[in-house]
Amino acid sequence: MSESIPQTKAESQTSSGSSPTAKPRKPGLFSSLNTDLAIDLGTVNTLIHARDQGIVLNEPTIVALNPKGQIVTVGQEARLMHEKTHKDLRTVRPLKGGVIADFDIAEKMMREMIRKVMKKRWFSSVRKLFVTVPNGITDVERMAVRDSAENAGAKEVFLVEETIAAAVGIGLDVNAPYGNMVVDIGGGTTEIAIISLGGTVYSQSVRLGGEQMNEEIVNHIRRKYNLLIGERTAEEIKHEIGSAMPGDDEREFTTKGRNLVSGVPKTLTVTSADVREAISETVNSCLNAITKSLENTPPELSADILDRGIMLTGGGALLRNMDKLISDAIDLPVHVAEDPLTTVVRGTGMILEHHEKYETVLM
Ligand SMILES: Nc1ncnc2c1ncn2[C@@H]1O[C@H](COP(=O)(O)OP(=O)(O)OP(=O)(O)O)[C@@H](O)[C@H]1O
Repeated sequence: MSESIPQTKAESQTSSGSSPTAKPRKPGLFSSLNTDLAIDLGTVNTLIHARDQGIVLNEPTIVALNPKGQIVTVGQEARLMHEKTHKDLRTVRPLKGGVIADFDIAEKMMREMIRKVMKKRWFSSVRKLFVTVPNGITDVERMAVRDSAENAGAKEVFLVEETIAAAVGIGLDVNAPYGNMVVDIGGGTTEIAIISLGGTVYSQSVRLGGEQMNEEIVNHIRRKYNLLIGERTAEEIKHEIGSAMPGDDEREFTTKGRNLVSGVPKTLTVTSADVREAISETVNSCLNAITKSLENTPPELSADILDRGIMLTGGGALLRNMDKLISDAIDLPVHVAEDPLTTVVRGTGMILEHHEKYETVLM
């Protein structure tokens, strides 16, 4: 077993195919007609990889609609409007907990994002569309994703489990006869999988992630300081000063909100300890899910995981000291993937580019 574990924070990137640092290749003569796309349709972020070009779109999963339900804009522009709209404009996030919550809007959003990519690149149609889905998805939810993708204009749709895509994106050999454990902490779900021989041996999916942490921060600041802040502010606080456990880098953040007693705008300074207290429930739930997955791992694969450690990815992997918290709790090495926000789309892109090699991992 000589395969090393590539693409952790500490190691340089070694994989072939599409990498986040690789420059997109120029479209060839015939790529101006059809193309194949891979889409990581996440609760918070949607990323698209185009064949031979790498990542061509990376935008928040959100839509702004007019009163007739027509799309005004999608992605970053819609995100800037969120929580600041008037009666003739509303923003909607069509995914919740990793799955499509509003079928119609998700489809419109996907169509608009694909259109953006196609227009910029002179593609005329999508031949194959590879879409990632969470492990814990039900048959009905799976059909909803497939239908949305077909209605968004794809001729052929392939579904890929998020954790398998993440493993490929990290550079793990998913077809090898040893166990790899991947933990993907996203915006709406935390996905854990033990992968061996091109398949998922055990998986667990909890519908908790970064979005839940944001909500917990809003609630905590309201309860403790009588200050009402918005979801975007809570997310900014989490990114700037959040951590899963105390470390050398304790920080403070001065925020603004509405005082619930006086009703007027106020400023408040919150600390990393405040954020830890707020998000502890979600962090502990993720930790419990990891422990449970280890308890359910067949012994031979447990031995592999002991040697190789756990790969942590998804935006939640960027929460400071999250890797250390997990590693201390389970006494195993935890490696944070290189650029954890793009591992899933990079992996799906590699599955698209080398379809035959990854035939068995498609759902
Ligand atoms: N530096 C950071 N610290 C803490 N959390 C972060 C950081 N950067 C991003 N995140 C969080 O990561 C989450 C988004 O991660 P990601 O893009 O992997 O999720 P997603 O794919 O959209 O969701 P899902 O896979 O659950 O459908 C957001 O909740 C965001 O707040």
